[in-house]
Amino acid sequence: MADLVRTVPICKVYCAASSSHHRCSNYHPQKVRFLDFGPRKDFLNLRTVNKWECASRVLPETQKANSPVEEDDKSSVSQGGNEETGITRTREFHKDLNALPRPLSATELYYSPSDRSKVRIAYQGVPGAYSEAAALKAYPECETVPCDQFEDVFKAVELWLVDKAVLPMENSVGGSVHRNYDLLLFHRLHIVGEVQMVVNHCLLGLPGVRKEELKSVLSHPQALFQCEATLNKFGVVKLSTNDTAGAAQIVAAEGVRDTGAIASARAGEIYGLQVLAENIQDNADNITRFLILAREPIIPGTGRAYKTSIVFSLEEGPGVLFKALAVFALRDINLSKIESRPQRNRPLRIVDDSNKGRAMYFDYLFYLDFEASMAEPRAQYALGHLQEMAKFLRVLGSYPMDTTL
Ligand SMILES: O=C(O)C(=O)C[C@]1(C(=O)O)C=C[C@@H](O)C=C1
Repeated sequence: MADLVRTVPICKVYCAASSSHHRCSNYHPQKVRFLDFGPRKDFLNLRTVNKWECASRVLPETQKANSPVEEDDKSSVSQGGNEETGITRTREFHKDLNALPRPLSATELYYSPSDRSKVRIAYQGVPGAYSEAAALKAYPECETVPCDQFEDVFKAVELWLVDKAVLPMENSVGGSVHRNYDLLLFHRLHIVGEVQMVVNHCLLGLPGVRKEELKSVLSHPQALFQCEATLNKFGVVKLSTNDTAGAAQIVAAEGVRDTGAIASARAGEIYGLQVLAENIQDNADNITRFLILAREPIIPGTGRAYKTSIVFSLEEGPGVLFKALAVFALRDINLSKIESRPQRNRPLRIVDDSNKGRAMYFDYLFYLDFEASMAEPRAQYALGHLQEMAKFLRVLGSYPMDTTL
């Protein structure tokens, strides 16, 4: 059974008519075209995945039936170019990929871990993704565990397969990653840290390719958005993928000479791509903020700068948000972020007033970050005060601020 070979499902690449949307999940279906590059056979061999998931692991029957792929079948390697180096490099790359960890998907999260000597941190994407770099910034000695989807990252922690998760929450150009705000509420994990990181994007291509030859560029929607002006100058078609490193992986695996990827220099190294241009983001200061999540909260202190993140909802009425925010202003507590998200379980509030007609409002959840530790009395009083007017209030975590930028 250990020899079982598994196929990653057909790789779908989204062709976005507009790159102003931030995440795949935010894409309007009509604006998205699916391109099919054929089956990916990159992270294939179960023997080569992380130590802990291997030994007794057996794929469910349904998965086996759906994935009858032989290890040596290289027919999926598209020979899109001519006899140039790209193709050879792509084949070498296939060999190397077997040595990389394969992303976990939801159905595979139920296998139990064994040997655990290091802090294990789950992230969405494949090796070389910025989220992996963020995990390594926070925990340089950690073992990083790639996951298919954001939801899988949460589940990996909840199921004790990993110790922590790292998730991108917002970018200085692209704004908030709404999906992760929603998932913070649906799952019961605690924020235990934050990581701010300058994201320097590289344009990557097959070895020997010149950037003038590129007709299209693959990347994560956020990365495409962050490089929009530069890409418009190049006049390339923008195609979106699940993560930046995944884009590099596809370009290398498919061997398409006229398609580039936007990803980190490290992703270029991992997948054997050449850096055609560096720092191609439109704003030099392109910063992404990540959060670290764990099953248990940390006990906050006061010896350094702390942030606390909360989520709350309010009754309808004039000035309610103003009053809610005043509880912090009154205590001289600085707010660093506010985000509102619709309440999915009760999206509309209907006010029936025969004189004024029937008004309908969206009902919102407010996510707020403030600069104080829950160990400080002023933060405790502020939350006590907020609780008096909030319909719902939850502390998502009180954690040290990343002041390293
Ligand atoms: O695709 C990656 O490499 C990621 O880690 C995701 C992500 C994001 O979701 O914002 C992280 C940082 C960059 O802003 C671009 C993409």
